[in-house]
Order: sequence, then structure tokens, then C-alpha cells
Amino acid sequence: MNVDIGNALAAVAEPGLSRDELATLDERVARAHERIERGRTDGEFGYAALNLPRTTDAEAIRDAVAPVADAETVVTVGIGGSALGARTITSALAADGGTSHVVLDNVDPDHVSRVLSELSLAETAINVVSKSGTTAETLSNFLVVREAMVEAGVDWTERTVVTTGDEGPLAALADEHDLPTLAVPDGVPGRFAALSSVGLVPAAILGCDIEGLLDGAAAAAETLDSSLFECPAYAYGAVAYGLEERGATINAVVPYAERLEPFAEWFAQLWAESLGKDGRGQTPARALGATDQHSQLQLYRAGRRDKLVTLLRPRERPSLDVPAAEADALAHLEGTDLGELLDTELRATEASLAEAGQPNVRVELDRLDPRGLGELLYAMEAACVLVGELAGVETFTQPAVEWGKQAARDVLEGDETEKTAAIEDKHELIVDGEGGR
Ligand SMILES: O=P(O)(O)OC[C@H]1O[C@](O)(CO)[C@@H](O)[C@@H]1O
Repeated sequence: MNVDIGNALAAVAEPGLSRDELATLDERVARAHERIERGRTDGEFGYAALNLPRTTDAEAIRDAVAPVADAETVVTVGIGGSALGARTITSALAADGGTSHVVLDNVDPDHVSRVLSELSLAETAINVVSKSGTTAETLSNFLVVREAMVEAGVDWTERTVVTTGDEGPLAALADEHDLPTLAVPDGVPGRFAALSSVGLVPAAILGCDIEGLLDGAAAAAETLDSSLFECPAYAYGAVAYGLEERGATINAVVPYAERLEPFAEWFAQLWAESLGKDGRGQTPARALGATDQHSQLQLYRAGRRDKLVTLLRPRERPSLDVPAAEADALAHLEGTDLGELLDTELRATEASLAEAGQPNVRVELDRLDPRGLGELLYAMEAACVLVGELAGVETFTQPAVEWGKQAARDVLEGDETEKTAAIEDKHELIVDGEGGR
């Protein structure tokens, strides 16, 4: 994996970083790296995530999923960090692009019932994931899925694998029914847990090379260094931080590979939930290359100068030639390989952003295989940890999400609290086309 930060330099972009500013930033990266390494060595909360390539037990995951290894479809019931990594991995690596991995990470009744009605539940494995074991959406969806299995005459205890913490209702349920259960790794926040059982179970069930993925992540761990000029992950993190400080408060992540679209979702949680604190943090935007050149690029190129555009591609791609056409006007496409066209689109977009002075960075994998994806996930986690150090925020917690969770819980439990009052006392000015109320 490599990272090209050339188009983030002040010589090209505004906001941009001068060479001197990069050199100054590099001194801070050295200190931050020291802090990160200390956290890794001591297995500190959060930093322990950067040890997963070494601490994750792939064999234990394979043993736990053995009873459902015959599954044609895997349904992951989880949300946030308990779903996004798993989807990213199967989308990138599964032979079918991840279509046999269905993720229920929302409680939309229309969607859930439609998904269940389309599944052959006897050939389905249920992967329930929750670090806390208390997340309402996950537990509700699991009870609905379980009920559907019972109604279909399928023994759900034979088709379910659980990943959760030591305590909580999900752990208790797994224990009561003697379900194959994997532990959420200690000291690892959900959004940093893709390289553990939290992200790897569906990939293991669907026959993906999870060991190769961990090897790729381990290779990326080897590149962590006290200088951003020696470490792709830190180069990316330092530039993202430096540009945010200079006004690039949005990070538009644009993978040029359909299989990496879920990666942009995973990245969005990692970046938003880790760095959105103390009134700062880049807002992640998701796009897809080349598709969103035809929907978002106008804004990225000619809109507010508040963005870093992150372009991502695998260098090696399968090939698919464009056939000849009868019209001369299409002659320029004849014999073009679609992959070549996609890469040309990336380079043209990159140049168009640079021409307009909009900062952009290119992240490249050798190819989209288990090693490549392992490198990418690990590098982005390390980049995020670095930004947290440079920004001086608490990277590994997400206190701001608790208010809403508790408010919903108070309503569901019929309590009358400050939070339920805040819900009831909403300021309303409804515009309904009948003069407003
Ligand atoms: O794994 P859990 O505990 O169900 O939490 C799911 C997600 O919800 C959050 O806690 C946010 O509400 C995320 O940090 C986490 O990834």
C-alpha cells in the first residue's frame, strides 16, 4: 500500500501543507508514535486495537463457525462497529462480492421482514455481534430473526454464532442456549475491531482468507514508524490532520472499486466517532469512483474549499475489454479495458481537483486481495489513532452517543425523565403546505 500526498502540498492546493509545515508536523508525529507504541506495548484501551494482527486467533474463529460452515447465506445482526467491518471484508473478499452476507444493522420493519422472507433460513447462519450486548437495535433484530427461524421450523441454536463481551443480556442468552460464542477483544472499541472476531466471522463462514487479511494487517503494523515519510498510515493521518487545521473539515472518501464501497461506510464511522470531539473533527463523506464524478465532483472541484478528497484504488484489476461498436464516434472506446478506463477516470479527476487547487490524496493497494485489504484497514486505523494524538482528543470513546440511547430507552421503558420531556417538548414549526402550524 502507498499513499501519495503530493496533491495536498501548498504548491498545488489551498488549503495545502508546505514542505516546512510537513517537516514540523513530522516532529509531532515522532512524539505521537512514541505514545502509540507505549499504548500498544501496555495493551492500553484503544491502542490494543493496533495489536490485533498479532492477537486475533483465526483458528478459534474457524472452530466457532465450523457448525455453520455449510451456510449459503450469513446474516449479521449488529450495528456500527459490530457490522461495518464485517460487511467491508466480505464485500471486498467474498467470491460473490458479499451478496451472500446480509447485514441487519437497522430496525426498519419493511426491510427486516423483506430480508427474512427472501432467505432460506435452514441454509442461513446468524452472526450476532454486540460489544456491549445491550444495543436495542441488535437485540430486537436478533429476537425477530430467531422468531422467524422458529416459525420456519429451523433450530436457531444450531445456526447462530455470537460475538459479545463477558456480560450483558446477549452473553447471558448465549450461555443459556450454549451457543458458539467468541469474545470481543479486550480494550478494543467496536469501530477498531474489524480485524478480530467482530469483523471476521462472516468472512470465515464464507471461506475468505482471514489469515491472509491478518498477515496484510501485520505487514502494515511493521510500517509504523516515527516519521510520516516512512509510514503510509501516518502520512495519511498527518496530512488529514494538517488540512483539517487549515480548513478542510470534510474528508470525502472515494474508492474506485465497487467492492470497496462499504469500506467508505466503515471509514466514516472510524473517523467520525473517533475524531468528532471537542468541537472539531473532519466530516467523512462517502462517494464512489467513477460513479460520483457524475454527481459530487462539481461540488468537490468548484464548491467550498473545505474538503480533502481521498481517492482509493487497487492498482491491479481484473480486465474486461470494451467491444467494437458500429459508430465511429465510439471508436475511441474500442479495445479499452474497463479497468483502464476506471483508472484513467481517477487520474483525470485527481488532476482536475489539483488544477482547481482542491487538496486530494491517493491511497493505492497493490491489488484488492486479503493482504491488500488487511493493510488498508490497519493503516486507516493507525492513521485515525495518529490524528487523535495530534488533535489531542480522546480517540477511543464515543460519549456523545449515549444521550440519545438513554432517551430512547427511557421512552421504551415508559419512564418520565428529563430526556423524555425534551422529546415531548420539541420546538415545532411544521410546514405542511396548508399555512404551517
Ligand atoms: O457493539 P455494540 O455494543 O452493540 O455497539 C454498536 C455500536 O454502537 C456504538 O456504541 C454507538 O452507539 C458504536 O460505538 C458501536 O460500534
